[in-house]
Amino acid sequence: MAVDRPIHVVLAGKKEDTSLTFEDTTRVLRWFLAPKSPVVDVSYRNVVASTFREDHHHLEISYVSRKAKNSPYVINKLQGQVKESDRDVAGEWSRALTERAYEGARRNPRLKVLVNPKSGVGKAVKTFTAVIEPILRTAGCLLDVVHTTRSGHAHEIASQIPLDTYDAVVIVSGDGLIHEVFNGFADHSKPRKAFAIPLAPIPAGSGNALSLNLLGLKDGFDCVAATMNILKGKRMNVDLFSFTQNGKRTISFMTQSIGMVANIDVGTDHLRWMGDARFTYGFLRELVKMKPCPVELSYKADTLDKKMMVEGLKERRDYPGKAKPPLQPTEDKDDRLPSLKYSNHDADGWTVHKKPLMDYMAFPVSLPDDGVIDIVARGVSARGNLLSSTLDGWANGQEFWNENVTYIKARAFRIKPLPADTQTRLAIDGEEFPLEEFQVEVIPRLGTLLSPQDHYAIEFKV
Ligand SMILES: Nc1ncnc2c1ncn2[C@@H]1O[C@H](COP(=O)(O)OP(=O)(O)OP(=O)(O)O)[C@@H](O)[C@H]1O
Repeated sequence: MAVDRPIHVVLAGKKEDTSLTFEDTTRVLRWFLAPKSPVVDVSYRNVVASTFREDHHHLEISYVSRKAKNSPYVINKLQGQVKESDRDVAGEWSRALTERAYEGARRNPRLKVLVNPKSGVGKAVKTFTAVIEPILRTAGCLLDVVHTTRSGHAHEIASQIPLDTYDAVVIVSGDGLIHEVFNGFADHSKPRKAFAIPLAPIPAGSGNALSLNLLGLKDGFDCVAATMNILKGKRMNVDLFSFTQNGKRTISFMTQSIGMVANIDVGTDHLRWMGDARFTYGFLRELVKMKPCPVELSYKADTLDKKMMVEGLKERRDYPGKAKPPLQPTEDKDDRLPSLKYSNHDADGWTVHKKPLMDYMAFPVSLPDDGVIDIVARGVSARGNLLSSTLDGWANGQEFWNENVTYIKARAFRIKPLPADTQTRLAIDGEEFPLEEFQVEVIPRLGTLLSPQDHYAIEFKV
């Protein structure tokens, strides 16, 4: 086919022509700028758009790339005049490149974009306008942009979002706005249909845990990488959590934490001007205090066997396509959320965690859709142990096997504060809640995210 052959273009500012080739085996577009200069390979995945203007014979290819191995992504343009001999196939060639670039992804998606001007250090609007919006517009996205004006605004928008209108909701903020949107979906007149709209985070907050989990440590704070996930990411169903306190149900998507972890997070909210550095400061402050966490944890265990957990994780890594199907829409005409399985008084099959806790955290990082909550309960330990285990212990697997750390996969858990301390905090998805008795259970695969792969990117070594 004509489009499979190289196409010759005189790039802007050059005299010699450059040949552009599809390398389908490695899935890259390849060219070199001068006869002796090194070849440039751009993965199809990193191509944003390709257009050929028939009237001016002008080809323009937008793509993202890194300047150096560890630098963030930036957008680039390759443009020039197509040589006369190739002009009759250039339009077809450009369309063929676009098809390769968007294989399996939806073209021209309709996006509801929520930008929080107050998130993080207050740069969300500027980042959106200067970096994200130009890429989305170049890619042909249809944008409906709202700047949130107050706390609760995103919740309100999500609770009334028209169905079958948007292909995704993009959140230019931190985890707080994602929490609001999921809870808005829960208050929608057709909640399950609302939850089927995928969310895509752009990391513009100070707590960007979801973005880190989707894009990994290298790209988790990179707004361009997150924008490419909007364009190329696939739908991924994820477990969500019902957090019930005083009879009120809240949806949690990421973490529920008490003790040191929560104090670091919500206890440094007044320091948001520091950006990420506030978490390091918070950690060091907690290390000085070293206070145990006065709560009783009980859980409905699925497994506590660390070896079995590792087996499950490996199976998923080895068979990446094994994602479970989405939660089926209910037969209910009113499309309700599933009702709670466990009451507050249910004691059958529940285990009480006996050891005193330093802190406690639940997070679904290992598998997004296994229908269980991952709980990490850290016992009280010496300050030195805590320092080394927390700083790099999770990255190298040491913390997982640490005997002082109980790792539980549970269907539900319950926390009862013990009368003692008033300083311990409770954080749900990074938002502060009163430290009063609560219970959490899993709602399997209710949420939908856009993701570059069908699992979270951050993997602990085990
Ligand atoms: N215009 C606004 N003015 C004030 N608050 C707002 C506005 N828009 C949204 N919010 C609130 O800002 C809060 C913080 O947003 P978000 O968590 O996304 O950013 P963040 O910088 O990561 O904050 P945090 O670290 O506390 O999670 C949200 O709970 C949201 O309700």
